[in-house]
Amino acid sequence: MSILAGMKKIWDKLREGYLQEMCQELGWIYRYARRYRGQIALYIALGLLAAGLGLGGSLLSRTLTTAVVGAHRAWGEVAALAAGYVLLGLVALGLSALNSRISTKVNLKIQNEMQADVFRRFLQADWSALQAFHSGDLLSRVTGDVGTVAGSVFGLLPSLVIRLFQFSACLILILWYDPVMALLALLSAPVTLLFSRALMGRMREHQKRVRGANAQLMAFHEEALQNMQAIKAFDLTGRFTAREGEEQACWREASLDFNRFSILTSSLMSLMGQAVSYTCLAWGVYRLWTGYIDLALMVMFLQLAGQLSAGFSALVGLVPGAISATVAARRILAVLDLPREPEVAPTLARRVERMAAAGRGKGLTLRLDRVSFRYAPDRPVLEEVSLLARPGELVALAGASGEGKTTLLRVLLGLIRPQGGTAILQAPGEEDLPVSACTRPLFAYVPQEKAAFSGTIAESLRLLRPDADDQMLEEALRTACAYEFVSRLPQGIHTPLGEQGAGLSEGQNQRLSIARALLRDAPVLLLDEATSALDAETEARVLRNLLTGQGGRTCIVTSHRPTVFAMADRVYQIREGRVEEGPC
Ligand SMILES: Nc1ncnc2c1ncn2[C@@H]1O[C@H](COP(=O)(O)OP(=O)(O)OP(=O)(O)O)[C@@H](O)[C@H]1O
Repeated sequence: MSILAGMKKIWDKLREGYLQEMCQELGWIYRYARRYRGQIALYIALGLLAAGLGLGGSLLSRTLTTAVVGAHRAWGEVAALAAGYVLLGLVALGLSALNSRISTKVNLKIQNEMQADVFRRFLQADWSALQAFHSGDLLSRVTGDVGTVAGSVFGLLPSLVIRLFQFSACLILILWYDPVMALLALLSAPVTLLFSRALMGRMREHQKRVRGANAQLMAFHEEALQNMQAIKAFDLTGRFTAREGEEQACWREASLDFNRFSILTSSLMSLMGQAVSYTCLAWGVYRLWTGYIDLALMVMFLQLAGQLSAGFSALVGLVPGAISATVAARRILAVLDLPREPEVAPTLARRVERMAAAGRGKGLTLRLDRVSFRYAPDRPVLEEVSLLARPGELVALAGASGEGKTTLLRVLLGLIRPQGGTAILQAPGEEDLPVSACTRPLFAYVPQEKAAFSGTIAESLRLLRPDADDQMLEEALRTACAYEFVSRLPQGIHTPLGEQGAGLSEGQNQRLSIARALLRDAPVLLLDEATSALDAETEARVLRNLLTGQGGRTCIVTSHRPTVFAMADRVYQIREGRVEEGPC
């Protein structure tokens, strides 16, 4: 076997498993850095220059020592050399400051770009796939992990180039003056390589654990802040304080385990660096003692040995950074690899537009034929469900809690894909259009849970129709029976709302959500228990307005209230996955 083939085999072996993963992750990180190759090249060039100045300083130290201890001492020359020595140090300092500025600027840009890509992918990801993640965990990925990865762009490859140059240039200089000393300095390399593979694997596991525990802590905090009212109402302050302590202990333990491991490995590596440095020093002293080198060369060796050891430590120090960045990159990639919702093909977009035009002011026919859906293979939720909603009709979905009403609306919105059956939209003169994520523009939806965004009432309403004028907002508010209370607010539609609609009652928030949905002017309106917080009289008024107000539409509502069923053209009762038409 040739040497090349042997080396390739060793390389392939090294790249197996997590090293292969790390290569992929590093490749992904550097795809972001490519755009900034100019700045990165400048950073490397300045870094190399600073390292070169450091070496120049070592050479100068020899000349300076000779000038001081030599036979013909010239103070003028000594002062000039000393000034040159100080100047080199100052220039190196300036270069390092410049590099810090360049790397911070580029890091921030890369962080923004990465964050925007990850956030965009959250928005484009398949809804069911995204459900597997806690929102706190997603938050930790888009903030903490992205920050770590972006910060590593300069900390890895460019630093590796600079440190390798510093280390090898130092070694070459020593080799030039004393090959034995260079050989001694290299003694640690095979031991380091041998150790590094095993250590890196364990370090990666530690990093995964720390990041996982951190994400869990963030998820806990996020959930607690979202539910502050319930925590206080149920007097759970003590319980939540204790749970926070448990989560923190988990994170602290993972961090301390990692820290112990890091200290152990870095001490081992530093010990190796020190051993190299002392061996070189001992060798130098021996050479000085035996008269092979003079004091000036010894001073230079001391400087070079110091730089060599610093270079070695810096090279070794890149490993934890690389592991931390690649583990964070893996966590981000897990989100980026989530299945995406299908893109809307231009022909389909045109069909949806035509369907929207056909249904405007009238509504569309919605026909479900033997639709089946299950979240988990062994738990059917909808079984061969068939239903019909015609333009201008109010269709009610009834059923006990947990029977599948919201699930049915998710099918209509294309958030989940049924495993069987068909759901189609129809309009006279238009080809039947199967319901999917692409047909969402044909629906306006008011969810069961609060979906309020902070900003003023007007801003919140205009989310679905940015070009709506105040008159249109007023009309939508009147239809949703919200105008009365909004007009009584001191700032009217310009009243700012707090987080999750704070400042308004549950029923007021529901009416604002309905008004917002109306502004979308979609032919089909889906209300998921959207009037549950209203009194029966206001609920009836809202529903009547929806049916008789300007812009006819198809309305599908889920409810538990007989008053709603009494107003509906048709009621479908969901029971044990099956749907029956008729009175409840
Ligand atoms: N994201 C999900 N993943 C897995 N199972 C789910 C999910 N959402 C709902 N389910 C399950 O599907 C079933 C139907 O839930 P769904 O929310 O559709 O009921 P519902 O009739 O709207 O209930 P309610 O009247 O209480 O709002 C329930 O058994 C529920 O546990």
